[in-house]
Amino acid sequence: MTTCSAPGKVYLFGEHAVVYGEPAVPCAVERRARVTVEPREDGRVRVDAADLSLDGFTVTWGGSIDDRPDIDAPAPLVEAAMEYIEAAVRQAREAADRPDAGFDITVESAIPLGAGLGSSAAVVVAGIDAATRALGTELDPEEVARRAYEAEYEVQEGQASRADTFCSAMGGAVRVEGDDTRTIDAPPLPFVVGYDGGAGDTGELVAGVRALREEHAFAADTVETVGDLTREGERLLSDADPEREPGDDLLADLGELMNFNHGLLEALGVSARSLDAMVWAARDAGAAGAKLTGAGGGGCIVALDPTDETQHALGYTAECEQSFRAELATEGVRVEAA
Ligand SMILES: Nc1ncnc2c1ncn2[C@@H]1O[C@H](COP(=O)(O)OP(=O)(O)OP(=O)(O)O)[C@@H](O)[C@H]1O
Ligand SMILES: C[C@@](O)(CCO)CC(=O)[O-]
Ligand SMILES: [Mg+2]
Repeated sequence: MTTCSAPGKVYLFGEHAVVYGEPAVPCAVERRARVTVEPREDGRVRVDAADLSLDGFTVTWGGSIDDRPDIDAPAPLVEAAMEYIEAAVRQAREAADRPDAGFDITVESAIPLGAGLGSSAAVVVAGIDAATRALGTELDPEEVARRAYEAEYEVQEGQASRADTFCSAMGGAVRVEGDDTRTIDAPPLPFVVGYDGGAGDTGELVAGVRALREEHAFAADTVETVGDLTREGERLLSDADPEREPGDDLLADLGELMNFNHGLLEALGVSARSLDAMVWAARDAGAAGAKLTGAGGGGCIVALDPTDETQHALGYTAECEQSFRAELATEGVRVEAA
């Protein structure tokens, strides 16, 4: 039996624009998905995702990955959930050169679904690492990231960047620009997350931005401007001492860029009333800056605030269901038990 975990992430800068080749800086945060895998002899796959936002489900399906699972639980969500696990299983079988391997898989995750914190990437990254190790094959985290990207790309029908999966596999702050993926040194940033209890449809939101960009030159310019502010943010981070808590000046400069980034995402049509309300609650509480994170449409915002004020204010904001401090996860995918 092998258990691996991988962190979720917040975007400091650059979601959506990263899909069109602009740079983005996601940061892994200490909320993890844990996947436990036990190989089975009969080639079948059994998935137990007890704490998925639905009531939890268990499905078993046949040795051939082409067999659809036989279940009668709420179809669309379970169907969607199975797609990521199936894609991870496919990658693990290929990496270990064991096309007929079967598995018992248990997913436990503290990352809300579809909320911009990268639950899909964390589940796929932890799943690939655990399943390959359970078969006696050890992949390095870069290879796990590469395979996890292939899995996300497949499930999201080509609408995926390498950002979420690379960040989850490597941990810490990373920068992704097209196929160029690297880890960067960043100081421990005081992230606060606000969650509206909802979710956005990543595919639909990405398609909306794509359409706007094709229709209007100014929308294409907006996407490029997100790239410009991300590069500016990277310069700020590279000048900072990664060993020290960031000072007020650095937080103010990063926060200003986050605010700008949120405004541009709003212009691109991917914010929501609840996300804007949480962003403003954070700013009013004295956060250095705040923006939506991930695909948008609903889900989470991220703010920078070393004090408790933002989390406290979000706690009293009607649109916010949950707020929490999210520490930078310096470790990416890791083995929890083997
Ligand atoms: N605990 C879990 N168990 C099984 N599948 C999960 C779990 N958590 C997430 N998933 C899968 O990930 C999907 C959500 O991925 P999606 O990309 O829409 O959102 P996200 O990754 O949470 O947010 P974003 O991509 O905007 O950061 C779920 O529909 C499900 O398929
Ligand atoms: C919206 C997007 O940029 C981030 C979703 O977390 C999509 C992607 O990069 O795959
Ligand atoms: Mg995702």
